[in-house]
Amino acid sequence: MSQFWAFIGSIRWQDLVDITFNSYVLFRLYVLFRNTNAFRILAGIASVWLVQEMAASLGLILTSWALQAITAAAAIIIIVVFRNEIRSVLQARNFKAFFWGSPLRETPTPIETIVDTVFQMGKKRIGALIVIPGKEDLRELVHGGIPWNGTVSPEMLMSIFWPNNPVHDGAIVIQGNRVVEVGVLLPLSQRQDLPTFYGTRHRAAGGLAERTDALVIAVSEERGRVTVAKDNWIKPVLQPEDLAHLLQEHLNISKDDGGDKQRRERTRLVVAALLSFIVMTGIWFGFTRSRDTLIALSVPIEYVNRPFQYQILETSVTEVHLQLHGSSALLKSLKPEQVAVRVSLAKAEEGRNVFPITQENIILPPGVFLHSVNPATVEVVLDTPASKVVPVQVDWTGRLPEGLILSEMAVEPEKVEVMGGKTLLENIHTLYTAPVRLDNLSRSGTLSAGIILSPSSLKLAPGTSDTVTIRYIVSEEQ
Ligand SMILES: Nc1ncnc2c1ncn2[C@@H]1O[C@H](COP(=O)(O)OP(=O)(O)OP(=O)(O)O)[C@@H](O)[C@H]1O
Repeated sequence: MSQFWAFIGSIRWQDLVDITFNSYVLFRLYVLFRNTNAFRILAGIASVWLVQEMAASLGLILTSWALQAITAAAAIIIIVVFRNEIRSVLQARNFKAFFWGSPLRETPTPIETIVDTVFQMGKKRIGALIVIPGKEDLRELVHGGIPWNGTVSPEMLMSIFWPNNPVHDGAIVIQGNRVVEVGVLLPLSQRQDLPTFYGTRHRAAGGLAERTDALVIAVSEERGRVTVAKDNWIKPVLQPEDLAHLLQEHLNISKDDGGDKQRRERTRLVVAALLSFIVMTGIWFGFTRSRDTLIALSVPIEYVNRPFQYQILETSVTEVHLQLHGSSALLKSLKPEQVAVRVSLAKAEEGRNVFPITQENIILPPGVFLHSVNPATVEVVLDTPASKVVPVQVDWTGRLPEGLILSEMAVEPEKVEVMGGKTLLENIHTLYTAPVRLDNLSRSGTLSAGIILSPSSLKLAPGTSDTVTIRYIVSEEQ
């Protein structure tokens, strides 16, 4: 029991925010994508992934390997195959509907109004073409539409298709209870078997229905007949009830739905919200509470807040070795750039400074903890930048061949300007060249040798060559 309370006590407020936020995101994705094919396939992929994890934990090498490959390929396939569906879900909503909109509040298409008006238009010989989209995006197939944002009403529909109205040509698109576009051009059907009395209006209805899951109603101006096109069929509809039935089927509504549907819908959403919470809590546990693991990592030390008048002359180490612990799932996904060791030089003084490296200097992602750090301190030598002109001396080694002496020697340039920390430069009086062997010299001549800068924090002034020319005269011993 005490273990349970200890566990409850170890949950931080950040963890609760984490789980709640991600559960909400998952729930919103469900709300946006449910009823689409993409969602069904996604649910399928999630199940395959779950089985794959189980297979892996049971040690079924071949099964888990094959399922892993299927999951990876399926993720790409879903994006490519359902790109239109995904795009229409994402584009058809404004910011609020995306994050907040309740599907219970989505206004249904007023079937009765549409049916009555369409048959009235038929009687009055007003030609019309009405598109009621399904789940697919129509954008790539329809063109030239004018955005419209009117609530569907008999008057609105009648006036759009009124022969003298500038937008009466073309089709309208009804989404929910709104006319969203007018004057839309639809692709024409290329079928040869359509009755000859079908003109372009009916061919346009059939053309869009063939290519998408939309339902299209055409009202003939000449005959006053109402025709419906859906999938690969196009047929006249004589009775308003038949049209109402076709629309209900298309919009997935059953006649006696009403309040019952709302209730079912609400239950479905509550279950989805609960499931999202359970799934996210499960994933959170998997991530944060799986086997505690220890890893070692070498991380370079970053020095921050250096007082501008100082430069770093020397540091005892450039990186520290960290041992970190946390859940194996978290450590597996840990990237080196998520870990940093920072030492602040804000309070450092000129000369040698020793800084302890503690928890406060080490930046770790949430859920990863410090076990140990080595070394536990770092020494930093700071100095003020300065420059000094010093002579260069040749570092002769070995001996001249028997009977020869070095009678004259000159170094060019004789002096160079060297830059470095002020205190360091106080102890530098001469710079030496790299060793030059005497054994090889038998006659007078010139040679060049590099200047040795030690310690390495010393630098030559800009424009100064890092080699000198040595002129020497070798003569015989008298
Ligand atoms: N590709 C199209 N997309 C949308 N609307 C179209 C398209 N082609 C024609 N129309 C509409 O159909 C009207 C012309 O209908 P047309 O008489 O050619 O066809 P119909 O099938 O014989 O119809 P009706 O029986 O009403 O005469 C155009 O004025 C226009 O409003």
